[in-house]
Amino acid sequence: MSETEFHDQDENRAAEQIDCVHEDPFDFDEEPLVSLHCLSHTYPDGTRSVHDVSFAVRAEETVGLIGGNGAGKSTLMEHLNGLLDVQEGQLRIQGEQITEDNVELARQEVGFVFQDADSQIVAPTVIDDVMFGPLNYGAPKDEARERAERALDRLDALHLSDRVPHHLSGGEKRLVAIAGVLAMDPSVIVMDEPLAGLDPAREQRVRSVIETLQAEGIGLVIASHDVDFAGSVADRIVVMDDGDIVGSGTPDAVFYDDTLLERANLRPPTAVRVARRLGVEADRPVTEDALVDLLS
Ligand SMILES: Nc1ncnc2c1ncn2[C@@H]1O[C@H](COP(=O)(O)OP(=O)(O)OP(=O)(O)O)[C@@H](O)[C@H]1O
Repeated sequence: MSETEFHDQDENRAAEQIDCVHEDPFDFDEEPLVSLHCLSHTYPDGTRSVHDVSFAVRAEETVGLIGGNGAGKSTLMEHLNGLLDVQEGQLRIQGEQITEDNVELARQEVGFVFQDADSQIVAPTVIDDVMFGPLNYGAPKDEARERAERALDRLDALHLSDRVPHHLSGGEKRLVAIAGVLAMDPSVIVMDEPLAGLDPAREQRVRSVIETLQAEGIGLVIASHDVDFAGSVADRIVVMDDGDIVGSGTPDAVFYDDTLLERANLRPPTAVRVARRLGVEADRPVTEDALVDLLS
């Protein structure tokens, strides 16, 4: 199917969804870093998990991907770096269509941080684990070590280098998983529930890592059930339900759209609910800080 036909489909779909916020993800001047058109994905057991999805990430933007259990967030994200093949549709990275011949481009340019950090651990020590990606892509050992040390240092985690990854705390494992991705120098990083299971201090650590990555201009896709977190970190929110993207837009547009949130079985962030109770929703605060600024 041609790009134009895909765009026509987007337009048709947008027309069906006039009750919800819905940006065309391709209606921007610049070429996205990553774009995915996925007409459907069916798992081997016959479960059809996403259908007719168009998704894009642009340079320097953070996309918050939200939706209830089984909405299709992980399936969509696993397409972005070629973990799952696009069965019907296409994945483009920096304008280049990904096929089985160049899927390595997707793996290098789009890093994936899994919710379960244990599933990403492959080596007996942290430094070996973080070096694994660069070595696997042909970097000489010295360069791989240098990249791994630099990545751990950026996360203030260099002191973990000689530790056994499986013995680390959940928060430390997540930092190591992020370091493994950073060592590959990707232009986009996809994170599945990056705060899940973390105590407040580790949560703050990962939040500040995300801010660092944003400041460095890395494109981010962050899936989370935590709408407060998604609203505080994302430039754009994409809402999924039952394998479809059912709406997208800026956090204030999405989180004040009750029809959209109800459809996806989501509640608005705390700041939105409090702003409504206080009668100050006209200014559309989405975060605690925005609400406090409004009231002070
Ligand atoms: N390996 C698999 N085999 C069969 N079905 C699967 C597989 N992985 C996911 N699914 C199904 O695909 C659908 C979408 O699942 P997915 O994990 O993408 O949703 P999600 O939005 O990430 O959910 P959650 O928030 O619960 O993690 C669900 O119906 C799920 O049961």
